[in-house]
Amino acid sequence: MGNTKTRPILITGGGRRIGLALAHHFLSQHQPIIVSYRTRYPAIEQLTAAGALCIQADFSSDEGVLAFADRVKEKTQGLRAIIHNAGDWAGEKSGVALPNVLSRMLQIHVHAPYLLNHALESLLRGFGHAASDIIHFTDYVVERGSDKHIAYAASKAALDNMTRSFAKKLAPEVKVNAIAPALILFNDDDDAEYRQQALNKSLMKIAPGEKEIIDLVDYLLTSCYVTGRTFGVDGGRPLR
Ligand SMILES: NC(=O)C1=CN([C@@H]2O[C@H](COP(=O)(O)OP(=O)(O)OC[C@H]3O[C@@H](n4cnc5c(N)ncnc54)[C@H](OP(=O)(O)O)[C@@H]3O)[C@@H](O)[C@H]2O)C=CC1
Ligand SMILES: Nc1nc2c(c(=O)[nH]1)N=C([C@H](O)[C@@H](O)CO)CN2
Repeated sequence: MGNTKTRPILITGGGRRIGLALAHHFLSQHQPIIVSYRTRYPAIEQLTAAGALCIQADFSSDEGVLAFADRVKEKTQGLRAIIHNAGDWAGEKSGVALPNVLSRMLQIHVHAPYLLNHALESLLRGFGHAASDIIHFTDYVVERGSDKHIAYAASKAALDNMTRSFAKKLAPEVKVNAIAPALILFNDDDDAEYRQQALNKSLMKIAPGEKEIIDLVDYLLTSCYVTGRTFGVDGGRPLR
């Protein structure tokens, strides 16, 4: 599996919520991390103080994605893993131009992982069998579609497909897998009615929080065999 403690794990969108929880988790294990952030939340100062290398990056353009990749290559000779956490949940709403929604969803969920995986491939190779990982964060809606987040679901479906393509391209040195969550965390502006409706959509009827994702990430990083697969973290929602 290679020496997993010296090579940093790269987490995109590590300034809040799931990405931030992952960052703190790895820091607590004395696992070096590199975090991309767009907005400089106070949490970024805390991560920096705790030893994380935090790099500002806006993935809304290919130039921004590639500039970030260059910064990463300046800072490290190798990566233990890339966790493509950065994402944007935009729906088709009246008054929002459809071309903008579609391009924004494709940019963050397809352009950014596609370009970063290619640009950083050399940092993942050369450390032995199954020594490195890529993890894509997709979504349960890849399976079923979404009538209110059509572009979002399509972009996550493309990311899901790239999981298998990159698994074929990078094996056996690099494993590539996807995590497809349904409701994990509410947003602060979710009202009580939305929250109840959302909870009722799954069998387990909870919003489990970041640990559900962290535990699966840990499993995937320890495997020497699992690649090209998508893991639903969805509370049985497909069975409702
Ligand atoms: N939370 C949930 O219940 C679910 C989450 N997921 C997926 O899990 C992942 C994490 O979810 P969650 O923590 O809720 O995500 P959030 O929406 O809370 O945070 C997403 C992160 O991505 C960053 N980001 C978004 N767009 C860009 C961009 N153009 N350039 C750079 N960074 C960007 C954000 O930066 P900034 O803060 O500066 O905007 C933010 O740090 C996402 O991929 C999401 O799609 C899937 C299903 C359910
Ligand atoms: N980038 C984000 N993607 C998603 C979020 C989010 O908050 N940020 N939230 C969801 C919902 O929880 C959805 O799964 C509820 O059915 C989906 N994606």
